[in-house]
Amino acid sequence: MTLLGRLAGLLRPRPVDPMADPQILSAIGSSVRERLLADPRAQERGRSKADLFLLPGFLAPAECERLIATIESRIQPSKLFNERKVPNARTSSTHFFAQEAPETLALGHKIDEVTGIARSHAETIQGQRYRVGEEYRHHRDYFREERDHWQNERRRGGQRSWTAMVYLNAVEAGGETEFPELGLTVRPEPGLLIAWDNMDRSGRPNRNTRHAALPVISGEKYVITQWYRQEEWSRNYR
Ligand SMILES: O=C(O)CCC(=O)C(=O)O
Ligand SMILES: [Fe+2]
Repeated sequence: MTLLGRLAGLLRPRPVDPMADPQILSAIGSSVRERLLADPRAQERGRSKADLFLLPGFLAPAECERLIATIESRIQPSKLFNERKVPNARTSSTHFFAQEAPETLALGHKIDEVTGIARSHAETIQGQRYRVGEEYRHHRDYFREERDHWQNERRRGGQRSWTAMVYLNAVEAGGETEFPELGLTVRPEPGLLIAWDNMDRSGRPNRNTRHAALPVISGEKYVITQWYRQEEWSRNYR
């Protein structure tokens, strides 16, 4: 797009895209928040700037070990939606869990019990491995409607609402997840779940959810990530 075209686009009020509908996203946000507030395991850490919770001991150590073995069984360099714009933003490796495998279904079900969101809204669960020096630089998990990839993602379930992530091991040094706007740095520990709403209370992208996986300094780091969509997720474009 030309610079002038882009400027004109910025000045024109953007119609609400039904695949990023603030009303629906706000309703998802509050139902998950209510559920977490009622969960005795959940600790609120968003400081009124975001809805973010920690659930220590969500997975048992043995479950974490099993998931690490699965991640190791088939792993490839991580890819980003906008790889050409930010080369090397993410330098980890990724495992895509086999969706119909009993282990994956059990894990998905367990995460859904925390969020209360239907499995049909969940993307494929991913496992990430970071080795020494590997990281995922500051970013936000939601999609920006002005980016090219939105035209694909809006046809695969639309905007991302909540992110749930589980740390599978302790890292000798480094590898924390940092949320600068929330003054929060989370140190990986086996079985710790973190969940946050990428939208604000009005159902619009919450800039305060900016976060990074800091570089691993010593050891390795394994996490699983689960993103939920506003609508039902589909691997193929609709
Ligand atoms: O690994 C982490 O600590 C964060 C990962 C992350 O931000 C992501 O996968 O979107
Ligand atoms: Fe992220």
